[in-house]
Parts: sequence; structure tokens; C-alpha cells
Amino acid sequence: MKIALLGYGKMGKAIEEIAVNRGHEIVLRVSEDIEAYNFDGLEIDAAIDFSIPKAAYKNITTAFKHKVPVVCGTTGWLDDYDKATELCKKEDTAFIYASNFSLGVNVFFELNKKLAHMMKGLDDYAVEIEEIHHTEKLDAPSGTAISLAQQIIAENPNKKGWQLDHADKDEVPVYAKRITDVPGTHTVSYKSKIDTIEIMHMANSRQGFALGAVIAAEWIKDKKGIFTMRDVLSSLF
Ligand SMILES: NC(=O)C1=CN([C@@H]2O[C@H](COP(=O)(O)OP(=O)(O)OC[C@H]3O[C@@H](n4cnc5c(N)ncnc54)[C@H](OP(=O)(O)O)[C@@H]3O)[C@@H](O)[C@H]2O)C=CC1
Ligand SMILES: O=C(O)C1=N[C@H](C(=O)O)C[C@H](O)C1
Repeated sequence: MKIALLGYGKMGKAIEEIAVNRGHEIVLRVSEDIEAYNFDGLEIDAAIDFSIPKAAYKNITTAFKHKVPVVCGTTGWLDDYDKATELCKKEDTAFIYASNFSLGVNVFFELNKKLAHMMKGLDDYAVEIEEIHHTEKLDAPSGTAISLAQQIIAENPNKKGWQLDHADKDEVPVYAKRITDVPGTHTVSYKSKIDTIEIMHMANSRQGFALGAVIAAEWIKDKKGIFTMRDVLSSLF
């Protein structure tokens, strides 16, 4: 497969290593305004965007205009998600956004939904989410923590939203910590006076995110439409 990397930082480089090991070719590396790059004659099978929040929308939609399917892992740009999916449909190409591409976190998402369903009537337990990431991270809370909060809200009619670092009774509090070199740790806790129930996912490196993104690119290559990681991993869940 011929892959374009939109964003060539920590994740772009981790993806390149895995993609090349799986026999793919990187034909474009974008690390500044995408208008500076020429797509002519590249025959890109899929673009993978791990850039920065303020560049993601332009990167993704530029790829769509060249009829290139996009896998996007960049977080912190989702106010423009609906506009991006509309353009994807208009250009008749394909798109997957996931706040987290690792297989482990996608299993963790399924556990979180099940646990939220079991806990929704147990009012003595207060739910909270904690995420820990490296100090270079631009957004807070993490996209993964937002996905976890949205899953809990969807299961529990008493929760109307989430808030960063504090919350009213009808909201899920999300605490964001920044510690040097942490690739990404997410914990969902239910605390009562009697006990605490916790589920946690800790990434030991960026390899899981990168492998999931390459697998998503291989999966989306010849498809059209808007997809999620659940579609890619449908044989598992
Ligand atoms: N969904 C998932 O599974 C995961 C998502 N992420 C997300 O991916 C994103 C990238 O993470 P990470 O690689 O760690 O971050 P980095 O900061 O290491 O990489 C981002 C890169 O994008 C470059 N950049 C700046 N402007 C543009 C532009 N206009 N177009 C393309 N690239 C540009 C930056 O260059 P410069 O430094 O020169 O500004 C930098 O090299 C973040 O949003 C992060 O939250 C991360 C891991 C997993
Ligand atoms: O910025 C990161 O590094 C990560 N970002 C993603 C997020 O915001 O959830 C996924 C992962 O935790 C690493």
C-alpha cells in the first residue's frame, strides 16, 4: 500500500516503522501546512493523520479532495467532525476517526460500556475518569477520556455531560495529569464509602496506537463511507 503520513512527529514516525515492516511504502510525509505539498502522481491508497488539533481538519479534507481515504488519530479537533464526514461523503471516499487505535483500549472501551451499564443504578458509587499523558500533549482531557465519558453518559441517564477537573452531581469528572514520557494511562473508578471498583488501561509504548492505525489503513483502503474502530475490529466484538 502507498501511505501518506499527515503529521510526522512521535506517532507519524512510529507508524512509518510499523507500516514499512508490514510491506507498505510511505509516499508523502506532511509536517507543516498541507498546501505546501504536491499530491500529483502519488497514487496514495490511504492517508494517516496524527498531526495537531488545529491542522487536522485541513489535512483530512485535503486528502478527501484527492479521493484519498483517511485514518485520523489526531485528538482535539472534533468540533469539525460533522463537517469532515459530510465532505467525505460528497467526495465519495472513506474515513475512520478513533480517539485511540490500540487493540487494548478498544477492548477497554467494551469493558467500560459493560461496567457503566452494571453501575448505572448503584447510586452510592461516584464515577470518575483519570488520564495521564506526557507533558507535550496539546489537548486535555485526552480524546480517549472523552470517549470513555461519552460511553458512561450513554449508559447512565443520571449523567448529562462531563467536566475537566471537577463536576456537578449529574456530570462525569475527568482529571488530566501530565507526567514526562507517559504514553497514555486511563482509569475509570467507581468509589463508594465501602469500596472502589477500577478498570485501567496503561500503554507501555506508542506501538499499539501505531499498529492499530496501520491495520485501520489496510482495512479502509478500498472502502467508501464513515467507519469506526469497532467496524475494523468487528470480528473481535
Ligand atoms: N488516536 C490514537 O490512537 C492516538 C492519538 N494521538 C494523537 O495524535 C496526535 C499527534 O500525536 P504525536 O505524534 O504524539 O504528536 P507530535 O507533536 O509528536 O506530532 C505532531 C506533528 O505534527 C506536526 N505538524 C504541525 N503542523 C502540522 C500540519 N499543518 N500538518 C501536519 N503536521 C503538522 C508537528 O510539527 P512541529 O512539531 O514542527 O509543530 C509534529 O511533528 C495528537 O493529537 C495525539 O493526541 C496520539 C497517540 C495515539
Ligand atoms: O497524545 C497522546 O499521546 C495520546 N493521545 C490520544 C488521546 O488523546 O486519547 C490517545 C493516547 O492516549 C495517546
